[in-house]
Amino acid sequence: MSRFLKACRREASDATPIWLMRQAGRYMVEYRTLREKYTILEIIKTPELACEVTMQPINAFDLDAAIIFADILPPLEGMGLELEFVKGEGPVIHNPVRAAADVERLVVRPPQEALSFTLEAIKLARAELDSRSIPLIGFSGAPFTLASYAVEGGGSRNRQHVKGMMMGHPDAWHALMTKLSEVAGHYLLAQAQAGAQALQLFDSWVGELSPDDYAQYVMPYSKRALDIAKQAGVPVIHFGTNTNGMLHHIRDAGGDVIGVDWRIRLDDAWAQLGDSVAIQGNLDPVALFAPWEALKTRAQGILDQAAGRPGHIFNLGHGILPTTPVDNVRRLVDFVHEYTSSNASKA
Ligand SMILES: Cc1c2[nH]c(c1CCC(=O)O)Cc1[nH]c(c(CCC(=O)O)c1C)Cc1[nH]c(c(CCC(=O)O)c1C)Cc1[nH]c(c(C)c1CCC(=O)O)C2
Repeated sequence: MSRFLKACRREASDATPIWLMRQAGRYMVEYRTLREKYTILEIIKTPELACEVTMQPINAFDLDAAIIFADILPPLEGMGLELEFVKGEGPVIHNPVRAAADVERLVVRPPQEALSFTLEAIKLARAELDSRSIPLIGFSGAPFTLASYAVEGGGSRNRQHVKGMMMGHPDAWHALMTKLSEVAGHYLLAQAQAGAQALQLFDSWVGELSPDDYAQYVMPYSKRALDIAKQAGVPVIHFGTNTNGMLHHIRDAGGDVIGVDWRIRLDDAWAQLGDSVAIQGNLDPVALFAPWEALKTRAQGILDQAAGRPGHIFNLGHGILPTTPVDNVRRLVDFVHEYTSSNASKA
């Protein structure tokens, strides 16, 4: 079994596995070249192109897992929202969900119908990855992070609309979150059935909530999505940022591996989470812009916090940034393997 899948199961392996959130993307010239010809949605919806981009970082670096090239937002399009990636601005939803009637209009379609392109891309990527024994990760946005885009209509600083619905219109909120948890859960399950060997639920913006609001208004829906995904029998990573005050809730919602960011020490997070889960993280993505020696010291600091405890997957605490120097990515990946390989630790 691969290092990555062993770590998901908290089993020891020959070295600490590493992959990077958003590892396929604009910091790579191969990706930028393809983007001159196609929009991001065209790449996502053309299985051959999505497969090609999935492989770009795998061909360039010694990564321990691939993640299917897609985005968290196409499932919203499948529900009837009009999604556009606006240059220089990020994603925009032209018909955001603001009232109970908008929630009612949202349709829950089977992923095989609404998101077949990604399921097809997974099959193509698996065929290429199998010969190299590299596992493939499928993913979905978590209900709150999806709600955040659906209700705000895009990125947002204070999330006034989405929290406004949560706090002021509980009926609409629960109806919305019920639909989103079904979509996210079945999308994850379908990706595993198409061939993904692990799954990640991205709750990127959940740290904007108080722990009590998370427990009451969000956790049951993340749990529902994770329970559906669990039926696939593959390891599930549950990732959030800014989750320091609610790690026990994140763990209790579900997931075999908990992803944490750099705002907490890895060993503190793992102590809070306990022995029942593996951990993923947690280098600050900005550290990749530092001179190599400074980057190395930081990576080493994280690896030392996990030393002797199987079940650490090295990753960033959030997605890799667009202008990240590629040389530092290569050196980081190799360093994590060298520093933790069983031979090195015996020497
Ligand atoms: C919140 C979120 C989104 N998308 C995603 C999240 C959760 C992770 C996180 O918090 O970073 C997840 C995502 N998006 C993308 C992947 C691909 C797989 C991978 O290599 O990790 C993954 C896992 C491709 C993408 N998704 C996007 C790009 C860049 C688009 C481009 O090519 O112009 C890529 C490679 C666009 C996107 N997609 C999204 C935003 C806000 C943006 C615009 C800002 C940005 O460019 O980073 C929503």
